[in-house]
Amino acid sequence: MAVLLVALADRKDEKGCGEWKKKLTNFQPKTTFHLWPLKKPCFRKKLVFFLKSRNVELGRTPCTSGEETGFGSCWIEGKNWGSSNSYKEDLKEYRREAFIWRHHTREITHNDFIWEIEGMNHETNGNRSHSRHIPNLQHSSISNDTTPRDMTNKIFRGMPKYVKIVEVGPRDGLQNEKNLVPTSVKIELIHRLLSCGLSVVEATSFVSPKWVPQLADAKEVVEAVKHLEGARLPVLTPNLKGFEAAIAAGAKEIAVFASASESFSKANINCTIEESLIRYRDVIHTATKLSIPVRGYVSCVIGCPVEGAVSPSKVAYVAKKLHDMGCSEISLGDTIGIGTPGTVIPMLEAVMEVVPIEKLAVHFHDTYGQSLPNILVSLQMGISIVDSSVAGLGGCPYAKGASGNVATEDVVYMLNGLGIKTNVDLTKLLQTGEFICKNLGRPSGSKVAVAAKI
Ligand SMILES: CC(C)(COP(=O)([O-])OP(=O)([O-])OC[C@H]1O[C@@H](n2cnc3c(N)ncnc32)[C@H](O)[C@@H]1OP(=O)([O-])[O-])[C@@H](O)C(=O)NCCC(=O)NCCSC(=O)C[C@@](C)(O)CC(=O)[O-]
Repeated sequence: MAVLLVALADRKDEKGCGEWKKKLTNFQPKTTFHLWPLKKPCFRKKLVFFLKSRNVELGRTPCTSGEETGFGSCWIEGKNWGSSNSYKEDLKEYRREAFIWRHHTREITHNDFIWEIEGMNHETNGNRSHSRHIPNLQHSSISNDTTPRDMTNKIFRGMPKYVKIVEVGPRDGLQNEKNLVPTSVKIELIHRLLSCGLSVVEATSFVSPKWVPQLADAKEVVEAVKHLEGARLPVLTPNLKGFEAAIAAGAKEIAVFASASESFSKANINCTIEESLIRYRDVIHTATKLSIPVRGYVSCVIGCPVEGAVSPSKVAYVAKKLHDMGCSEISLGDTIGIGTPGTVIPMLEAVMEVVPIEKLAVHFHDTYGQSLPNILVSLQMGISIVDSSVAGLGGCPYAKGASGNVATEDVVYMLNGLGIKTNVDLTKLLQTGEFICKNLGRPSGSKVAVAAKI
């Protein structure tokens, strides 16, 4: 595997840079590394912060230059970078990979590069006055730029440093597919998603095959992936029958799904909200006895395809019931994707009054293209768990007009830009999206995936 080593040095110390280059080459002959002379310590800090925000591990170099350069030398490992040994070539290659919106190359100047690591994605001549300096967020105490920093602090205060992404592609993403997806493709998809660094991948549903024929192979899927090390692979169970089948197949985590809309509850699980809560009490009770964690979904948290607007108090009521019954996490689903920050905020406020914020997840469908702003305000309100689906696959067969989930690629891209960790490798994720889209014979619903291909 190619390893990237980055040595950060002062521009004035050209000789030292050469020394490091030689030592690093000797240390690991097949290593690709980039040597960026960065003059000012604050630039180095920004670069280091930027790289850390892209899930790159930083550590001391295996060699010592004998010279202290602020951040000194850092080595960065675990990315599949280019193999050139030329600084300029490598820098170009790095830029192509790190800033995937860029498809042209030009002569790179020191200022341009710094400008870009501050989160800007447009051409610039070094005029910094419009920048929000997002990567400076965590370093506000060392910056002297008061105006942008104050604004940044106001907007981003309270945002989490790490967001857990719950990948729902194999379940929510595929359940609405008309043509049956081969079981082997579903299994391969789960493997690939896990290898991207996603810690939770919702694998399938143990629902009636008459209601959701696409997931009739739930048993085979779970049996094939249950032994995967360190993987969290919850499955949906609508009743005790489903729960028992899931556990027999080897599932170690489950999810139950209620609705905040009476009409949707009937359409989706053929019972009223109260009846569903009685069913789930039994399921959760049995699961708790077996130490099986249970996630609780609340659907239609903003609106219902039949009833229209759903009141925040109704959502809070169902969320609290599920939480009180023992659900360890409550996912709030805008099933038909009609929410905007204007409706999401009051809904979250109501739920946050009755369920601890650290147990709340948001689950947006992108019907009106509002998912990312909705996620952003959710993060600003302190939410740190986000559901999404690779390639934006998804939709509920019993919610007319429900389109795909927000694409995981787009969520990761935004979080990377905000400097929020996810531990997800975006490049691998894009490849995984390509894999499943090829198998489904359709283009990706991820804007990032489309842009990366142009
Ligand atoms: C809940 C039921 C089963 C009630 O369905 P029902 O017809 O009322 O149930 P029933 O008890 O009368 O049973 C009918 C048949 O289904 C069988 N059955 C009964 N239970 C199971 C089971 N667990 N697994 C397998 N088979 C089952 C049962 O054995 C029987 O078989 P038959 O005797 O006719 O041969 C049905 O309505 C159902 O499966 N619904 C699930 C629909 C679904 O999966 N919808 C998509 C979920 S997405 C969602 O809710 C939103 C979410 C979570 O993604 C968040 C968001 O996006 O906002």
